[in-house]
Amino acid sequence: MSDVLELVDVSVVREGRALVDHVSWTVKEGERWVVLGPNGAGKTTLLQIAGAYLFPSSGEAVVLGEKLDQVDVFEQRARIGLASAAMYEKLPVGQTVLETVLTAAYGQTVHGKETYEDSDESRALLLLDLLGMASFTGRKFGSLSEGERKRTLIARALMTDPELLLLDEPAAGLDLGGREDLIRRLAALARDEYAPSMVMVTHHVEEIVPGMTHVLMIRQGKVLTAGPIESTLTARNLSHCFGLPLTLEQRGDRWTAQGFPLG
Ligand SMILES: Nc1ncnc2c1ncn2[C@@H]1O[C@H](COP(=O)(O)OP(=O)(O)OP(=O)(O)O)[C@@H](O)[C@H]1O
Repeated sequence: MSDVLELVDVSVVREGRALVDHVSWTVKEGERWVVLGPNGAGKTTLLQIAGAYLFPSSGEAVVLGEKLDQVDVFEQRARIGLASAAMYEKLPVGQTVLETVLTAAYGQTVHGKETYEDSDESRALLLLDLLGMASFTGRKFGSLSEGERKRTLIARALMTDPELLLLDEPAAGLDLGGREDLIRRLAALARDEYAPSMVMVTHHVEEIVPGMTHVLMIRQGKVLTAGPIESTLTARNLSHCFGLPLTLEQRGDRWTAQGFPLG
């Protein structure tokens, strides 16, 4: 298995503070990682490096076999699908859902003069269907609910058939039904043998998609632990990561965590 992502002693320093602090982490082809950590831990910063949107201040970052400081980042980004709140802010609200997904085929955010191939449109429609958005293709992107928007962004991230899919809090802000629907769809994707390697950032173990293989826990920019989910996702590690005593329960392929009752 080749490495999809290799970070060696990577730090990101801003205003004298390490947002990511000497992180070493390897994601191999076919692995599906969950990144867990409290607010401000550095999860999004880590994902921005993986997506070739941010250079480390020190250390070495190799994404899809290319050193980040020696590669055309635009070509590199076309090989990576990223669904994040930051991506949402770049997309015009007046475009249709179909256009929003289609523009990703050419690395654009705005539907311009370019003509799209029929095969691009078929793929966009297929992905929207996969994410449960088939009946929304003509709707304005800006009129979507949060859950519909998230599903559109994931369809968009998959448009270029990426080798690496990065999901930054895909279930944040969704209601219970929306969360469960999204998890079901992502679990189907994770089971697909042709699916890309995945990294998913979340705050909640309840959002871990069945089929995820590994977990990385980060706190104050430092990796606390990283490894196979079955041995790494423990109450002890989770308590350490979030800084309070937690119980953790696994039921089938889903997880729940709770603080200890008071008194
Ligand atoms: N450009 C910047 N300059 C200074 N500090 C920054 C900058 N960007 C992010 N930070 C800080 O870096 C820390 C890590 O941010 P990051 O967004 O990576 O955390 P996170 O784990 O994704 O947090 P959350 O769960 O709240 O989304 C935060 O304390 C944030 O305020």
